Amino acid sequence: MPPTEANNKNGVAAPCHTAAPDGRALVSTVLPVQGEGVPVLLVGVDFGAEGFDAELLELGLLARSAGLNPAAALTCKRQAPDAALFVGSGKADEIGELAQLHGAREIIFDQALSPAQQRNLERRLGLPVYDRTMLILEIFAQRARSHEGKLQVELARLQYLSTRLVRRWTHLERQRGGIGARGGPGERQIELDRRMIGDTLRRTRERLVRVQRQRATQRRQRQRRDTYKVSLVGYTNAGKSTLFNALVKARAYAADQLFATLDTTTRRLYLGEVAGSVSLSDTVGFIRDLPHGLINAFKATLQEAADADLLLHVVDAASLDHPQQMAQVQQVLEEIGAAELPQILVFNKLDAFAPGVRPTVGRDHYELLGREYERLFVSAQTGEGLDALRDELAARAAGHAQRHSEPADAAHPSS
Ligand SMILES: Nc1nc2c(ncn2[C@@H]2O[C@H](COP(=O)(O)OP(=O)(O)OP(=O)(O)O)[C@@H](O)[C@H]2O)c(=O)[nH]1
Ligand SMILES: [Mg+2]
Repeated sequence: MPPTEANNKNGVAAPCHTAAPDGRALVSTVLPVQGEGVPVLLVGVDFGAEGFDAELLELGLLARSAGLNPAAALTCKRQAPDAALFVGSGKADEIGELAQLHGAREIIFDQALSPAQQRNLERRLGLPVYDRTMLILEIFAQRARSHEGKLQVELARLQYLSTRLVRRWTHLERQRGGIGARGGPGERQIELDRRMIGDTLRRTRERLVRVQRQRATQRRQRQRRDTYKVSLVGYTNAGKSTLFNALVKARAYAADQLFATLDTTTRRLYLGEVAGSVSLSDTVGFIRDLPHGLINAFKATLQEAADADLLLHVVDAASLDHPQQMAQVQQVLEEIGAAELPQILVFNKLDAFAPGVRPTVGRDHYELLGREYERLFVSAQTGEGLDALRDELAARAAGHAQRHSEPADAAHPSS
């Protein structure tokens, strides 16, 4: 991985050559120790997809966000995943040696492993092996605060677990040649596990629906129908909560972690006499390949974004990966039916731009996936550009208020 602006930020060093006890060279990237946490080895397999480096970098951030301590990263190239081990057997042994060398107690793969691959790797390496999906589920489980959030995470975990069991079950079926001898001890156990998970899943889903209904009622009561609603959306770590805090002078949790925010927070933002107050919501961040269970579970949270009159799409403009991140966000917005809402692109972290690439104007237009958007450059941290953003919000809110205060026949004034 070439040292770039972005991966320097995360402290990725150049490739490191170490010798195995028998003298063979082991190539990995040693990551500087940062803080506490269980030391882990990151593994990324490059199947030739674009943006591989950025993805591995993101895996490191995800691991840190889960409270782990990535000690080293290993990458390798393959045409296709190995059915049994995901990587070749030689590479698997190299992973084991590197884990030992760096004192890693867990291995984290960037790509999704099948239950069989995970089990085979664990058996071969004698260490717990996780993949990106499990890591994201773990972060969500650690972060969920509200009752609703916890239920959503529980639901996603159960859904994930149930697919694993189903697959493990089919796998066993196949192993026994698919002959109709049902009721072996393994199968009975799995059947029981499945039934138990199925029951818990149903109960959790019912509880979630109840909580969501209550919440929707509360929301309706809280918000007058004519309030102009603005939602902050954007890739995780883009700076949504920092911007939210800067605008409403609140103290939502903002941190250099992925998924620092899981629950939606809403505050009133006063924009002057003409525009009055608008409601501003801070929401959960987006990420590429969000586990499917989580997409469904978090749709309700994201749906609050779809309820808005205006989306502020916050972009970490200092990240080299921001074009891909914006496209990801846009894709999820489409999935929740919010892609057609008015949207302003807020290019954040202006203070972190290198002097040579700093924009010379405060605002312009930007084309994203065939649509043109208003773009404003800001730094939520230093406050630069926030007055212009407030003015823009005030103008839009005032326009909205005017449209809604006009009587129905205002379009045809009598004289
Ligand atoms: N340099 C710089 N850093 C910023 C700026 N805004 C936010 N950050 C940092 O970026 C990191 C992420 O900020 P958050 O506000 O938590 O980001 P978020 O979009 O709410 O992230 P999630 O809740 O995880 O989706 C934090 O370390 C912030 O201090 C900015 O304008 N400049
Ligand atoms: Mg946040």
